[in-house]
Amino acid sequence: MADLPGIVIMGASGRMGQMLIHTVLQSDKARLVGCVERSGHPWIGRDIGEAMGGPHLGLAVTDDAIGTIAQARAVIDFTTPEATVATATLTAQARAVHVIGTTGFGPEHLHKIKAAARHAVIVRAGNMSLGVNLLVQLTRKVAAALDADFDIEVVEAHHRHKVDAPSGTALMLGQAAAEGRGVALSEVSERGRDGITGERGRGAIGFSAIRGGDIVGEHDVIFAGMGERIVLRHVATDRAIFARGALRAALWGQDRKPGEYDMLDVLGL
Ligand SMILES: NC(=O)C1=CN([C@@H]2O[C@H](COP(=O)(O)OP(=O)(O)OC[C@H]3O[C@@H](n4cnc5c(N)ncnc54)[C@H](OP(=O)(O)O)[C@@H]3O)[C@@H](O)[C@H]2O)C=CC1
Ligand SMILES: O=C(O)C1=N[C@H](C(=O)O)C[C@H](O)C1
Repeated sequence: MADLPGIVIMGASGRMGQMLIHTVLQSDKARLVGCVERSGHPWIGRDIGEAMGGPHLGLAVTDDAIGTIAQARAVIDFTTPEATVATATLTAQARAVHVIGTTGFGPEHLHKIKAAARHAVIVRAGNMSLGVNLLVQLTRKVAAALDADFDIEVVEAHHRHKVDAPSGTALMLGQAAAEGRGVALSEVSERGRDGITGERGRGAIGFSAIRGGDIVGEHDVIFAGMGERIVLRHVATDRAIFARGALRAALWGQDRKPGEYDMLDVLGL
């Protein structure tokens, strides 16, 4: 047991944080060595099992990210862009694998993550599920097979608490579609249509976001032509799919060379 890779979960009280803790506890390939929350969080100092409404586990939630990460072989991080960038510096110093599920990054965050990946293994993906990563590859293939007579639209739906749009997954799918078509996403992306928008641009890749209730995550890539339409769809009904992927990434990352990887690398897709 003691020689299993020790995993630290950042954002331990979050929707994904709690799911990740359950996933690591159930695994016979890894052990939970730390649960980190932001300073001032009401869970700090509490036993993580009891805080989650279950039995005592003998592991207290801490805001000591430096001390906790120093004991870890991998850190799984589904938090916020700012928190993730700060953690990337610590994981690079500790030479721990950093699995990043956080979404909503701007270019300035991505630049810092890239710098950290010079020293440590980082696996970053806007979606850690097997199904979505397969959908990414299918999207690339279909986009490569069709020309701009087929309009590409990415439609996503998430729960009411989600703070970023388009979702990280929608951006992955849009990126794959752009690559399949041999264009730069930044040049063809159409977002946030409202009012008199004018006609859709030929070759545009459009994004739309729905927010409501407890929707875990749904993504459609629509290829709309004249007289026919192809729809590639993924529906997530359980956050466990993301947690399982993240743990798989943490284990895969052990003994790899420093660099920034994604779930396609992990899954060999
Ligand atoms: N890649 C993937 O497969 C998936 C990605 N995600 C992404 O993961 C992220 C989190 O989602 P979700 O769990 O729903 O969000 P939550 O808001 O439920 O969880 C985020 C947690 O991070 C905590 N946090 C904030 N700052 C820090 C810090 N400095 N140190 C430690 N913890 C901190 C928050 O605490 P507090 O609330 O007190 O601020 C909160 O508990 C989002 O970006 C989401 O898009 C989600 C699902 C799948
Ligand atoms: O915030 C979420 O919940 C999710 N976020 C990820 C995203 O932005 O795509 C992955 C998943 O869809 C759930």
